Amino acid sequence: MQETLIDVVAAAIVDDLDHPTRLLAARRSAPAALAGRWEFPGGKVEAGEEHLAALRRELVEELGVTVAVGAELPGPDGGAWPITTKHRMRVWFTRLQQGPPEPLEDHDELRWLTAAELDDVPWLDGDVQIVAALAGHLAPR
Ligand SMILES: Nc1nc2c([nH]c(=O)n2[C@H]2C[C@H](O)[C@@H](COP(=O)(O)OP(=O)(O)OP(=O)(O)O)O2)c(=O)[nH]1
Repeated sequence: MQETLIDVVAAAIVDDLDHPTRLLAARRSAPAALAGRWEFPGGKVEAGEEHLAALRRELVEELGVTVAVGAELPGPDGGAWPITTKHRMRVWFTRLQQGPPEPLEDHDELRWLTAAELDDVPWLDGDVQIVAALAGHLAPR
């Protein structure tokens, strides 16, 4: 039986939507199994919620920011990325509108990474494929 996957939305927050050179990565502080690993800020879509509304809600809750949303970084599953056996995630490029980003909830550190620095942090397993795809979109500095 095919189980329904839980929808997660996340932001690839970059310095400039037209000419991105840096990505904002966030280090998870919870749950214990994921703490210390790095990810794209975001979270689960709630029942009846639109994906981009969920993305904006999560970014306010987690980082205290509002964003301008750009193009989607489409994954192989109808646009979504298979990130765990239970979750699939859609990812949009965004840039900060009102900030500054702070690790308010679920994270304990934020870092801006250049293309050359993307592999410097231990990403969640499911994010490694996404980071690889994203690397091609970041211009060298
Ligand atoms: N937000 C986010 N979650 C990810 C990423 N990669 C990845 O495997 N995940 C997983 C971790 C979790 O199992 C799941 C998303 O859960 P979450 O804990 O971020 O969602 P949430 O904020 O809505 O959580 P909660 O309300 O249940 O506490 O997706 C990623 O880059 N960003």
